[in-house]
Amino acid sequence: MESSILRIEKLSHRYSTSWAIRDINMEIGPTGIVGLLGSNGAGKSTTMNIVCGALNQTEGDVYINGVNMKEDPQQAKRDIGFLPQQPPLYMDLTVDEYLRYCAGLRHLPKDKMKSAVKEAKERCGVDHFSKRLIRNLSGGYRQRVGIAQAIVHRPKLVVLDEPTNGLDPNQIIEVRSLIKEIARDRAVIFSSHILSEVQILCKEIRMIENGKIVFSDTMDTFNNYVEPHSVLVHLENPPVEAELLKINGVTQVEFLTERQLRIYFNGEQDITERIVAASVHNGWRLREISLDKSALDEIFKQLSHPSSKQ
Ligand SMILES: Nc1ncnc2c1ncn2[C@@H]1O[C@H](COP(=O)(O)OP(=O)(O)OP(=O)(O)O)[C@@H](O)[C@H]1O
Repeated sequence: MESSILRIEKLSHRYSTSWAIRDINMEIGPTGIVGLLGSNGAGKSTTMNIVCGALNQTEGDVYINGVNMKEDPQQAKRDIGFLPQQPPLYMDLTVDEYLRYCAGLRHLPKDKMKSAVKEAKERCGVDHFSKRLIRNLSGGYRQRVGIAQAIVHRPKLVVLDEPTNGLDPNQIIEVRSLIKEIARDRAVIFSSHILSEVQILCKEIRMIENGKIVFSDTMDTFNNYVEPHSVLVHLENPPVEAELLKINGVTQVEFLTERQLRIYFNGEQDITERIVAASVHNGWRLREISLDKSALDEIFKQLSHPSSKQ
């Protein structure tokens, strides 16, 4: 990949006796959000801690903007912003004090500090809380401050470890749109164990399971790969199962309630149209029909099963 901001080569890490990650290769481009998806304990945090220079790997190499993290960590870290799973916030500092402190840690020159802190606050929507103690901010705003410290030195790569964890649904939506905004002019790695979250946000996906990459491609390819094979249907006047099985392509019918059904099909594209047509023709009174997204989680499970490792 030309002008990649991050290149990981044969990265492995062992904690005392067991390997947490094994032979990870990864390359990501200069802008947009890459989702790092994996269940708890898959190895996401280990990978991200090494990428950000917070943990020394057992084997392999990490290059940030072409600079090897092991050989020149100071230079490599200039281009990285990191929000770990536990945001490194100081509760007794105000937002301004904290961000100035973080900018100092990043060796920002004094004359640039004020404008850098202001820009980070504005981009993260915390400008109006400049003088407030972090302790007195809501979880969503604390997370915004966490993201602000990750971008204060204008890094080319920002790594966010489960940044929406523990937030309420409104806060999640707000933090998501903030992440989208900051990814317009830099690369963002976004880790999560929730497939739908990665699907909403990311243009690319790297799936890690048991310490190995099991899927690595664009989100579109992933979605095509895991195309749903069932639809959820609400019929006010449902027929017996045998009638539904007569529809071309339908392989199985599952009654979830009296009127709600899951209909499995064999990959035919126009199954929805055929169900709608059959419903109109037979008077089944169709109320709702949608592709069954929960089936994606099923395929996610299959992909992450050890036997499907690449
Ligand atoms: N400090 C440590 N010492 C020993 N084992 C560890 C340590 N940190 C993580 N591990 C183990 O390494 C493996 C990978 O953990 P890691 O935290 O990287 O996964 P994760 O995908 O980030 O999971 P989570 O979402 O739960 O943080 C797990 O089996 C974990 O138990």
